[in-house]
Amino acid sequence: MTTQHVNSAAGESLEDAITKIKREEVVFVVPKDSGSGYRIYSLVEGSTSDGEKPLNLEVVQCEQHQLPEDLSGFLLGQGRLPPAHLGPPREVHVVVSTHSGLKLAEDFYQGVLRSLLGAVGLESSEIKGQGGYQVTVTESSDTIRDFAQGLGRDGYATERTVILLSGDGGVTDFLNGQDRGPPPPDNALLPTIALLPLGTGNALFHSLHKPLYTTTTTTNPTPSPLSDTPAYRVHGAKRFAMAAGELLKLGHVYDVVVGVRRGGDGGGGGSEGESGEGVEGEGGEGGNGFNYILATLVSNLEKTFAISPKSRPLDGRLRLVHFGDVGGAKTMEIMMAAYREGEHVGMPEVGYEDVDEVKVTVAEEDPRWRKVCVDGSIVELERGGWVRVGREERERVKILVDAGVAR
Ligand SMILES: Nc1ncnc2c1ncn2[C@@H]1O[C@H](COP(=O)(O)OP(=O)(O)OP(=O)(O)O)[C@@H](O)[C@H]1O
Repeated sequence: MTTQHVNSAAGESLEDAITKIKREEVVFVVPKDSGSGYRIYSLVEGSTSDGEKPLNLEVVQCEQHQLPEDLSGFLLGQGRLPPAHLGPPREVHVVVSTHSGLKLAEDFYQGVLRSLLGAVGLESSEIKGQGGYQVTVTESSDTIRDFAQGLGRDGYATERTVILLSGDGGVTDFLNGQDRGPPPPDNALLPTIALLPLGTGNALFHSLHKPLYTTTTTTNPTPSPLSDTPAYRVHGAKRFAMAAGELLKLGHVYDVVVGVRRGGDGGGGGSEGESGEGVEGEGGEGGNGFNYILATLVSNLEKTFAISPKSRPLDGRLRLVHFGDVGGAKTMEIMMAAYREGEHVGMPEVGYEDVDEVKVTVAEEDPRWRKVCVDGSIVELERGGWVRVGREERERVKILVDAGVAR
């Protein structure tokens, strides 16, 4: 990934260069340092096959009168750079998760983000409080956790923006790290995470920004994430389809008991998480067999995989999606329907409901069926062990979203 100044392309007039810029690829327009004229930044997608760089930042410079009307909306405030969420007195951090997704985060930082931040007047700096931003590049699976823990140790008296180049795992690491430090006091200035989706599924990013995507249905849908291991990770987004395909072939019916606490269950669910009510796996002989159970706060596990279509960005509602022993072919049908804007939730085999808390107790003997996926990490339960998912009311972080999401 690179930054290219394209005006000087041989034989091309400036007008041609400006006309050729795809409007959906424009990042922003900033005034030139000299104060006269503009720089237009756009992020151009290449093909990922044949080794071509997937994203390149292109910069076209023009004079004041040459900026087309339809690009003036991209102009960042003159005299107000950097923007408030990136400028002093805020402390700005960039965290580069090198192992996320197809391992492009470091290249993206070097070839794209550094230039974009530079364009709004921000340079990296080794020392806190000297302006600019500090960069943390992950060296292990502990780096993001340690980083977040460190921020907590430093206290919550400074406003911070953390630009996180990662998938969902990076966000989970951040929250877990924060959890290891002292809890934020009531008057805490909570950090703001600006998530740049460099992971594989990027469920949080895509779910938060779903209102901005035009409605498209994939013509070649693939099955959904049911499992995740390093062996599959090398395959990038395709790993979901591969893992799901493997599981579908086996058509395993999980021997579990699912208890839920719903709004108004009162003390029945209890803080100890004893279930208020059981959920039965439709189609299961004894009612406790499940092919699939998922608790989610987000609508999409991938950009086009709408597992919980009623979930809205930041609505804070926990939803349960489940189905019983329906067999491999029906499971595949359900998963395909999820790729059609979440149509699966209208199928009679599929349970879909709002819950406050879910507890899954696993009776399986074989450890391979006692694995649960928690925000992308695979956790193996003991026999008879359980996992409980609930919502926490306390705020931990803020997350930056496009203004269009809140409209
Ligand atoms: N250098 C590293 N060595 C070992 N682990 C790392 C390193 N850098 C990052 N990690 C870990 O790798 C994991 C990457 O997960 P992340 O969710 O960001 O990507 P992903 O799984 O590809 O995306 P998604 O969860 O959106 O599908 C994180 O938990 C992170 O802590």
